[in-house]
Amino acid sequence: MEAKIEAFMDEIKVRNGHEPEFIQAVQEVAETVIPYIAKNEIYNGKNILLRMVEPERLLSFRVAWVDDEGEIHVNRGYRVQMNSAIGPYKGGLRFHPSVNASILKFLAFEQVFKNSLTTLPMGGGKGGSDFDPKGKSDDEVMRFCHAFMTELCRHIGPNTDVPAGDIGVGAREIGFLFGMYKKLRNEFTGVLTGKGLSWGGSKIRPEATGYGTVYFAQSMLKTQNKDMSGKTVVVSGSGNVAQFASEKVLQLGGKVVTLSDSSGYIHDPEGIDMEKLEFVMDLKNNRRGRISEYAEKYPSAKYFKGEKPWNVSCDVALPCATQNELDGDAAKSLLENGCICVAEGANMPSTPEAVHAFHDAKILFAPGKASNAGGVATSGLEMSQNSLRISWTREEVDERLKAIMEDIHDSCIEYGKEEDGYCNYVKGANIAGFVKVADAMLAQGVI
Ligand SMILES: NC(=O)C1=CN([C@@H]2O[C@H](COP(=O)(O)OP(=O)(O)OC[C@H]3O[C@@H](n4cnc5c(N)ncnc54)[C@H](O)[C@@H]3O)[C@@H](O)[C@H]2O)C=CC1
Ligand SMILES: O=C(O)CCC(=O)C(=O)O
Repeated sequence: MEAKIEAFMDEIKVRNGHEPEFIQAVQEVAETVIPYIAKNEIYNGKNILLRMVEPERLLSFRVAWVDDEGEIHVNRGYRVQMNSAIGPYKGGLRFHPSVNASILKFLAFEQVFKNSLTTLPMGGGKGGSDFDPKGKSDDEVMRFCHAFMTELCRHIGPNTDVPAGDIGVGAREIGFLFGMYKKLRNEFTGVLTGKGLSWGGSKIRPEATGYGTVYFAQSMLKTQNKDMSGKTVVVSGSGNVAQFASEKVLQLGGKVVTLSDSSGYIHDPEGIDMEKLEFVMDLKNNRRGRISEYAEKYPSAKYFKGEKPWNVSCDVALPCATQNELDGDAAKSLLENGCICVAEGANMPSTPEAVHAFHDAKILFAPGKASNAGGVATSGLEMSQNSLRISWTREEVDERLKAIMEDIHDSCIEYGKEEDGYCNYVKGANIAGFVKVADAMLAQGVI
């Protein structure tokens, strides 16, 4: 089996040699899915996984825009349309200087499995730009978003491809993007999710990724007759996912003691309560400041410049910032300090070494494609509401979100439980996600 996986990965590396994040994401899937294919006759000899790792379409385009001083800038825009076997392409847009084809292909590939797990009819895609919204005025962000959409609008549509937010793309950017799409296409449709409530958005969408991550962690803890109440929780990031994961932990009686951004982290041993979290939300969403300001405002907290929060002792860790932010040493430190549960809010935040360490220690570990699927699932619910031209209450959406997260947890148990009773959620999520997409691809023939 090892030789089979190696031969497959060799082929992937030849074709995608300069794309380390994409290769990392494919390797993790290959290790669990290739042995499953070997045992299941219907998938044999069909090169299904080889077809799944090749994007159906990869678009790259120039985005030229003018800053407040009148200077012209050029960025690169992308959309990776990875797989549409079970529904229109669906996945976020990321605006960050690190964005390149490798990062977007890894995200789009993960998205295919994640969207399949949600039980909703959504294919997988991802897009974005190397544009950095940090330090830009609202007008500059608007001009960039408008320029980006003048090209993207040709390739998306409510039944074709439905983008949403990701790092650097929140409510403000979705508004600017939607406005330009509507103007150019002369249609008001659910072409983007994460919209404002008065123009087609769904209640709970902003909260959904963070809330869903904590619902998933609750389901994992429940398998050991434990829950979030009284747990000390380390959270990384301080953006959309981190904020609402923290809020849900507080609502469930847990104590959040850290938050971070790309410059460092804050540790508040007294706990980040709702009032302090509201300060962070205003700091990050409106004033667009740095997390270090938290320690200036609250003397109970200390700021650690240039560091990550994984040395802080905790019961539960929720990495909610970005890919590969938690490496093997960080995992070791979490384990030594008593961590029993890790649920990824971000996409692929744990390196392969960290994942192996968690599995060797047999702690509860959920990969992002399972635990952070609540965001895109609620985007799917936004699409349904748009199609029906109705709007569900907060309670209705939250109930559906909870049910979907429980369903995903059940699927992971079904495909991931090992002989000794330990659940390998990585294996469970990969195989459960694969089966639905593979079956659809088989039914649709070689295209
Ligand atoms: N927004 C959503 O609905 C979903 C987001 N995700 C994932 O969650 C993660 C966070 O996304 P959002 O909260 O939406 O973005 P955001 O833009 O609201 O926040 C991103 C956070 O990550 C931090 N960050 C960015 N680069 C970093 C770095 N190099 N080192 C340390 N911190 C860094 C930022 O300071 C910020 O706190 C990403 O991995 C994203 O792909 C996953 C599923 C859905
Ligand atoms: O809501 C969506 O369509 C996208 C969410 C997303 O980008 C993700 O799940 O990583």
